Amino acid sequence: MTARAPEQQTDEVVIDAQELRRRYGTRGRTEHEAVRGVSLQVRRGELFALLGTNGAGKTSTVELLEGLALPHGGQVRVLGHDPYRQRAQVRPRTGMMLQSGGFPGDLTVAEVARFWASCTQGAQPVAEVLEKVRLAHRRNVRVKQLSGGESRRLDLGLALIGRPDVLFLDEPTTGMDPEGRRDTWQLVRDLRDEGTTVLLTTHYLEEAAELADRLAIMKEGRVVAEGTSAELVAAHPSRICFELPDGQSPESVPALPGAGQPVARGRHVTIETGSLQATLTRLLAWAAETGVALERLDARSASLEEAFLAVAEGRSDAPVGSVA
Ligand SMILES: Nc1ncnc2c1ncn2[C@@H]1O[C@H](COP(=O)(O)OP(=O)(O)OP(=O)(O)O)[C@@H](O)[C@H]1O
Repeated sequence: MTARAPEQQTDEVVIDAQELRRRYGTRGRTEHEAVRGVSLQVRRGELFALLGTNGAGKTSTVELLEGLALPHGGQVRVLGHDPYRQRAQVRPRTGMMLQSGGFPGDLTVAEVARFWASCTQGAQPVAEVLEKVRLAHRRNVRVKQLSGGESRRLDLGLALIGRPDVLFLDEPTTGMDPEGRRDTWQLVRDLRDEGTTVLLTTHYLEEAAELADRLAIMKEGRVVAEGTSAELVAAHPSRICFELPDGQSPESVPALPGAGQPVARGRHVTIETGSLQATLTRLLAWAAETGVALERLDARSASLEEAFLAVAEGRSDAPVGSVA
């Protein structure tokens, strides 16, 4: 997990969404409200991740932030402007990586990049961008012959071409191999460290934990948890597991500070605790005093995955923070 104090990050709110709503279908039973009052703020130079299960409303929300659709309720400002109605002010300063790029497959990588650069104000040299996304050696390959991961890298390169102040990345590493994913993470970190504000959606919790300064979890069209990765995880208990020797009763384990009741399944004992260090210290002291060997001892804090699953399954009162 990366913690950081970025020099480029400021208090200026660059993406400001208030009570956004979006409906699909307009009549009777076909109507579906995919975004139900989403508010979020992202500061300049911040990397914000939007998580959620399939259909939670991430893409629908990001499209509102990108100005690709008009909200049915609420308002959004990007760089101080309405991205839908004031597109001319916002679009040149934003980069978008959509879930599918949609370029004609018979064009080569370099042709697509040159075409996109020709439509973009202040475009970076195409060769530099292809180098950044590790596609320089594939410049003469037709787009339809690229692998899934290479296509995503091309989409990312196109999103970067205009040196955007704000970058929207919708599932940027889907289909990439582990090396491609790591390279992309580094590229995104570099951009953020140069002062680019990044909002990304992802299904990879490791990606969110690695990259995001703050994140929000969506469920059924709403933000149900928001904060740093550490804040979201802190709302969930740590876990200590071990096996007792044959003949040793789980009832012999003393009450431990900060911990709930031990749960025993045969010799295997699990203890959940809100104070991992204090609980573990007392447990180890008891084991030393009594000479009990705690086999297969394992102690760990909750992971972002556990926090996510608890929120997604409605088992959690996770924090919904704010930018203030
Ligand atoms: N064009 C559309 N017409 C009707 N319903 C739609 C449309 N696009 C999305 N939806 C519905 O809106 C809800 C939210 O979809 P959305 O794609 O925003 O979710 P998501 O969180 O991005 O999902 P995923 O992780 O699967 O990409 C879903 O129930 C989806 O079926």
